[in-house]
This record gives sequence, structure tokens and C-alpha cells, in this order.
Amino acid sequence: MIIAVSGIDTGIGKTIATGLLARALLLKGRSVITQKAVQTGCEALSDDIVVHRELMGIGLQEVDRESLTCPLVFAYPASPHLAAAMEHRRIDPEVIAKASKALQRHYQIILLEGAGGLMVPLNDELLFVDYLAREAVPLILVTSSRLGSINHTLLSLEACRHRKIVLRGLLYNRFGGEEDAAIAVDTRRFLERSLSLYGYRCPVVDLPDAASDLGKSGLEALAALVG
Ligand SMILES: Nc1ncnc2c1ncn2[C@@H]1O[C@H](COP(=O)(O)OP(=O)(O)OP(=O)(O)O)[C@@H](O)[C@H]1O
Ligand SMILES: C[C@H](N)[C@H](N)CCCCCC(=O)O
Ligand SMILES: [Mg+2]
Repeated sequence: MIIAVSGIDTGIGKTIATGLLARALLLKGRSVITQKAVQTGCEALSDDIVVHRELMGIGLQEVDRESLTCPLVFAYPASPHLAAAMEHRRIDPEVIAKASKALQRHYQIILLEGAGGLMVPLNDELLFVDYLAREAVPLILVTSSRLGSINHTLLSLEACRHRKIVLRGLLYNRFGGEEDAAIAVDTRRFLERSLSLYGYRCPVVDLPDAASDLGKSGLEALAALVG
């Protein structure tokens, strides 16, 4: 099974979410690995993959060293289409799909972290959200309590509904500390009610602070998103 982890923006908490989801599944004895669709702003090994393994409590795996978990790495910290073009390359989405299929020969669950937000271009003809629709990959979407998240989340739900993407749930990330409590509480309420308006019957699950005590209970709800 492949499940994508995307978000309403870059820097929203996808890497933390992917790593904690994988940790939760490992704690339940599930066979799981994470994959990064495209990594920009890196020279060699994907920084996000390294963080996933730390959060999973495991070291780098052979599939990481073989670049199977992130075959597309570009140096410039930009959108994948631009970072690739700056190296005179063009992203072939088949490379992502083939890596996922190769990982499925070793693992039952592949958690596929996107790059940036949901509608980020892989190349001038294909957005990541369209890749998910084409490959029929279900999605866990990371959002936040930051002011502005309502708009970004509803736009993402519109994009998902229009493409008939299966949404497994929203991960609500309150990390950042500077949040306004009234906004944080109401944003979660409003997004929860919005899901059904977009035809989705999936939960909003709080994303723990990765520095908090990640006992089993805190991660149960995360594992339930994968099923
Ligand atoms: N729940 C959290 N607990 C701890 N740290 C967090 C949490 N959410 C976000 N952060 C921190 O905020 C920063 C951005 O988070 P993260 O790297 O997960 O974003 P991202 O969506 O994966 O970004 P990118 O688009 O670059 O992949 C990181 O420094 C991360 O450690
Ligand atoms: C460099 C950054 N950390 C991400 N890897 C890529 C973010 C791409 C965002 C593109 C955009 O929405 O304008
Ligand atoms: Mg990331």
C-alpha cells in the first residue's frame, strides 16, 4: 500500500508527520518505510529521509543508501520543476513510481512524502496532486493552526475533490508556539466541519510535537489513519 503525505504548504510539518506516522506503524509491528518523492535543497541523501529515520528510531536503511527512498535530489532549494531545470534535468514521474514499486517488494506500507505543498510542479506538465490522482494514491494532508491555514486547506480540499483523490485524514499541526489559541481552536473546528462539505468522511488528527513524549497512546490515532 502506498499513502502520500502532502501539505497545504512547504514547511508545514510533512516530514515530522511522515516520520511519526512511520514510528506509529512500527510500534504496531507493521512493515513500513518512507519515501520522499523529490528532495530539493540537498546535495546527496535527502534530509527529509534522514529525519524520518530518526523519528522512526532506526538508522539509515540499505534502500536509503541505494537512493531507492529518494531517487530525485536537487541542490537548489526551490520547486522541483525549477530545481531540476537548474541542473538541466526534467523530472520523469515514472522514476518516483518505479521507486515506490521497488520498495513494495520489501515493505507492506510506503509513506510517500511530497515536496512543498499539494499543487507543486514536478515538471511543467505535471503537478504532484495530479501524479497522486494518476497513480490513485490516497492522501494524508498536513495543515496547521497558523493564520491562513483555513484558506490553504480549503483550496487543497477543492483540488482533491476535483481529482477524486481519497483523503485518509487531516493532520493538524499546532507546532510553532506563536499561535493564537482562539484561532487554533476555531481553525480545527472549522476544518473538521468543512471535510463533510467536501464529501470527505475522514478524521482530523492532532500531530504531536516531535519533542514531546511520544508514548504509544499519542501515536495510536496516527496509525489508525493508515489502517
Ligand atoms: N509537530 C512538530 N514537532 C516538532 N517540530 C516540528 C513540528 N512541525 C514542524 N516542525 C519543525 O518545523 C520545520 C518544518 O517542518 P517540516 O520539515 O516537517 O516541514 P515540511 O512540510 O516537511 O517541509 P518541506 O516542504 O521542506 O518538506 C522543521 O524544522 C520541523 O522540525
Ligand atoms: C525547498 C523547500 N524546502 C521544498 N523542498 C520545496 C518547496 C517548493 C514550493 C513551490 C511553491 O509552492 O512555490
Ligand atoms: Mg519535508
